[in-house]
Amino acid sequence: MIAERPKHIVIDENVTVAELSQAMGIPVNELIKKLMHLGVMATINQEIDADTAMVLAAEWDISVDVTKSFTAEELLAEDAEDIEEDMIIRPPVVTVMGHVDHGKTSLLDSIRHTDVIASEAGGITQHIGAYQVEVQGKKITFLDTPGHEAFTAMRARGAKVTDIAILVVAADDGVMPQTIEAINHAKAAEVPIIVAINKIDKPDATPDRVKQELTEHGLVVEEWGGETIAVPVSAKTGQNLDQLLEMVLLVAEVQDLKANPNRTAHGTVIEAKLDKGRGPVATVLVARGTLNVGDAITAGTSSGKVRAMIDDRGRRVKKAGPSMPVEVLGLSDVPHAGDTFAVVDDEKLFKQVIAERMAKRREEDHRRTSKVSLDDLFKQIQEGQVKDLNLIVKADVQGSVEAIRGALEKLSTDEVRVKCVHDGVGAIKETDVMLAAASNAIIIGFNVRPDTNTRKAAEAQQVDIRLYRVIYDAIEDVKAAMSGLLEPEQREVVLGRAEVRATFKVPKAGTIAGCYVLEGKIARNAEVRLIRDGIVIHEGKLDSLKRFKDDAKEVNEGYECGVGIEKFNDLRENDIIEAFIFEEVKRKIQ
Ligand SMILES: Nc1nc2c(ncn2[C@@H]2O[C@H](COP(=O)(O)OP(=O)(O)OP(=O)(O)O)[C@@H](O)[C@H]2O)c(=O)[nH]1
Repeated sequence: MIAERPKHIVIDENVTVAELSQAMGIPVNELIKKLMHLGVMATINQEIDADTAMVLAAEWDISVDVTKSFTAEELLAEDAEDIEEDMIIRPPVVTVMGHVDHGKTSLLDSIRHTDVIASEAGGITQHIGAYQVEVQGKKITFLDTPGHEAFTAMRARGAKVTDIAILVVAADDGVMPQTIEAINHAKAAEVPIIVAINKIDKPDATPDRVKQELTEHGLVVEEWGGETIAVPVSAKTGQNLDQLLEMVLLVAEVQDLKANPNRTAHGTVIEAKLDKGRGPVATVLVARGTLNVGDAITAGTSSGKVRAMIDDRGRRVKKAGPSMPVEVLGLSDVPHAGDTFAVVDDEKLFKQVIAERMAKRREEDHRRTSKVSLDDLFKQIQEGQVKDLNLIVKADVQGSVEAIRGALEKLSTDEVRVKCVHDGVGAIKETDVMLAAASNAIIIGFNVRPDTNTRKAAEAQQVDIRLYRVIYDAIEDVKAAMSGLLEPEQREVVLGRAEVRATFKVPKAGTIAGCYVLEGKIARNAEVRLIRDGIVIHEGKLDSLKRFKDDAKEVNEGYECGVGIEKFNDLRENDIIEAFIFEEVKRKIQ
C-alpha cells in the first residue's frame, strides 16, 4: 500500500517514530534506517525531539510545524497575569528565628496577646501553625514554628512563604552560633531581617553589645549608619512590642506585598496532620486568590473538596484571602508541609494534575533529581543551570573557614559566581544540609565530618558533601569542576564507624581502644580517621583489629572489637573511628 505523502505535517513537540511515520506516510523501518544514518538509534515507540523530526522530514521534502503540548501542571501554573488594578495589599508573613532560649516562643506568645481587639472578639486561641494579629488596622501573619530549621526545611521543598524574618537576640547573651546560622539562612533566602533585641528587662542586658556583635555579621543597625532595623524589646513585659510590629509593617510596606484576591486560590501547606476525628487536616496559607468552602483543591498528591475551614481562633470561616492561615478539612490524605496547593475548577484537569504528580513522585523516588554536585557542575554551567555556585564551608577552626571561603570566592568567573551562603566552625549538621538543599549549595568540609544523621539527610536530599584535609585540594577541585576538568579517579567510600567505649595501654602495642561498631564495618586493611566532636583528629592506618584475642579481617555492625591505630595513641572514650577505602570512580559521560 502506498500511502499518500503530504508536503506539510503538524506534529506534537514529542512525537514517537510510529506517529511520525503515520503523519509522513513513510514506513517505520525506513524512518528508523534514516535515523540511524543521522546517528540516532530509535525504536518504533521511542519519542524523538522536534528538531530531529524536522531533519528527518526534510529528507522527504516534508515541512513540519510543531505544536507544544502542555502538562496538566503547566496548564495549572499557566494562568493569566494579574493586572495592577486587581491587586490589593496583603499582610506580610513573618518568621521568628534566633538562638536557643533567646525567647522566640515567648515573643510569638506575647505578640499573639498584644492583639487586644481580637482577644476581645472572643474565640479560643488555636495553634494551627500560624496566626494573624491586627496592628493599626493592618494584619500581620506570624508562622508559629520558630527557627531557621523549619524555615529552611520549607524552602528545601520549594516553598517561599516568609516575607520578613524577625531575628531574636537575647540582650544578656548576645550573638550566638544559631544567631549566625539564622542570619545566613535568612540571607540565603533573601528575606529582610528585623532584629528584636530581647530580654531588655533583665539587669544584665547590654543591647549595645548585641548591636556591636551584629555588625561583625553584616547587620549594621540604623543608628550606626546601617540599614538594619533593631528594636529593643521584652517578650516578658511586652515592652516595645508595638514598636516591633510597626517596624514589620514598615518593612512590609517597602516590599509592596500585593495579591489579587479575586481569583482561584493558590498557596502553601504550612502544617498537616491526621486528626482522629476530622481526618487529614492541613493548615494552608493563601498566596493569592480566595479559598472558599466547597472549592476543589490539590495539595501535593492529595486532593479533595474543602469541607470546612477553621481560623486561628477556632472559628469556622467560609473564605480565606491572601496571607490568611486556615485549617482545611476535606483532603483525601495528609500533604507535606511546604507542598503547594491550588484550586482547580476543571474536573478533568484536576484528575490529570493528581495523576501527573503521583507519577512524578514515583519517578522521583526512583531517580535522583539534578542538584548541583561537583561532578556535574561543568555540565550544569554549560546548560546555564548554574550561575551562582553556592557553597557552605565548615571547618575545624575559624582561620581555616576564612582562608577557604576567601580562596573559593576568588575563583568566581564571568559565568559563575562562587558564593559562600553559610560558614562556620564545627561539625557538618543537618541544618547545613537543609540549607544546602534549599539553596542548591555544595558543602565543603575541612577537617570536619558529618554525623550519621547528617549523612543520611544529605543522601535523601542529594546534597554533595566534599571533605578535605588540605585546603589546596578543595580549591583545586572546585576550580577543576568549574572548568569541566574534574576527574574523580578515586572516591572515598566510608565502610563504617565504631565508637570508642574504653581505652587501655598495651606494652609495645601502645593504646588500644575497645570499640563498638555502630554501623557498617571496620576492615583491617581500611584507612581510618579518628573523629572527636565532629572534628578529624587523625588519619592513618590500622595497626591491629581484634575480636577477643584473635586478629580479625573485619568486624561488623553490632559487634565489639579492639582497635589499634598506627603511630597514634591519643584515643579517648566516645571518639569515633571511621573506616574508609578509596574506590575507582569512572568519569561521568557528559
Ligand atoms: N526576663 C526575660 N526573660 C525572657 C524574655 N523572653 C524570654 N524569656 C525567658 O527565656 C527563656 C527562653 O524563652 P523561650 O521563649 O522558650 O526561648 P526560645 O528561643 O523559644 O527557645 P527554644 O524554643 O528552646 O529555642 C524562658 O525561660 C523565658 O521565660 C524576656 O523578654 N525577658
